[in-house]
Amino acid sequence: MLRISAVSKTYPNGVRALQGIDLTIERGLFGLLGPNGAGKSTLMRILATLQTPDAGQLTFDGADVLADPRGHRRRLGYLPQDFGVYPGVSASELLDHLGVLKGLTDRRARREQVDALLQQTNLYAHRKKAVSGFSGGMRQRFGIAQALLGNPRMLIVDEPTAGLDPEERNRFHNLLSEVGENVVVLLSTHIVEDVRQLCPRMAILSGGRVLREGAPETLVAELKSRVWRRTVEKHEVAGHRASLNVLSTQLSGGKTALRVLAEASPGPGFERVSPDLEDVYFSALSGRTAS
Ligand SMILES: Nc1ncnc2c1ncn2[C@@H]1O[C@H](COP(=O)(O)OP(=O)(O)OP(=O)(O)O)[C@@H](O)[C@H]1O
Repeated sequence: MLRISAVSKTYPNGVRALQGIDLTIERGLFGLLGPNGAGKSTLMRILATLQTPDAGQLTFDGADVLADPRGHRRRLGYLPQDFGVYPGVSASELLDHLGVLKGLTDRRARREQVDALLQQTNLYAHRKKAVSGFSGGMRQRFGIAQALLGNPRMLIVDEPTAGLDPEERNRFHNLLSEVGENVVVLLSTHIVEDVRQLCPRMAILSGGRVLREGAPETLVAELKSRVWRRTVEKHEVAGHRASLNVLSTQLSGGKTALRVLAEASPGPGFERVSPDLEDVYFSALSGRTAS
């Protein structure tokens, strides 16, 4: 279990990227959802011991992460947002090399693990090809393979599905959820759908703070009976925005579908709809949370 207590980070330019983060994260997939600039990458880098917080504590399975970052790194796999690879080096060679860097000194055991990871990530048939020539989806799966070297107990993946086509994304999701059966997986993303499909637990982060936390279905249930929908002409949107808690707007056949948060019907033409995780996300971001 990962416990994050009162973690804060201010950059030298004065940006308060994290302001007192408290989270407890168990085995399985945990989704960290937030817009660009929310502080997700800062938190991921702190958890990967690549940055230190100004204040706060981190423990993983009872061990103090900040007091023993090297020990933590041995238990950790990390797929950063920008994952660079050496040009021209094959998947199998690169994974072997990264295994050496990870401290897997026994050559035979390392080879076995490299092969097993290439199988698990469906890259075995491509093991002799250069990773630099891989498609986006293959590269991300390779990223998971390298993150799993050394059998980590915690995996951090930072915005892994950005830029993947639907099929690659689906394949990547299946891989992540398989991995999540055994280890703590922290998935940082701004894609609500990723969290909805994969994560039994989640938190919404914005402005360096946790706005909401819990099981997606519980957070959705909190908005029950309070989300309303109406299709309006485009020129009417601004007026509705000024008078109602508009969660989101979506174009539909040239018109605009509004989703509004309200205790009772906001007016004629509105129908009550089932809330979804996007409603939770937008209501959290706009500060119009349940209560
Ligand atoms: N090295 C840095 N120096 C100064 N400010 C930084 C630095 N890194 C991040 N920031 C700022 O800290 C805030 C949080 O950034 P962070 O990258 O953690 O957010 P994020 O949620 O991961 O967003 P993104 O999805 O865009 O990466 C932003 O305002 C960002 O501009």
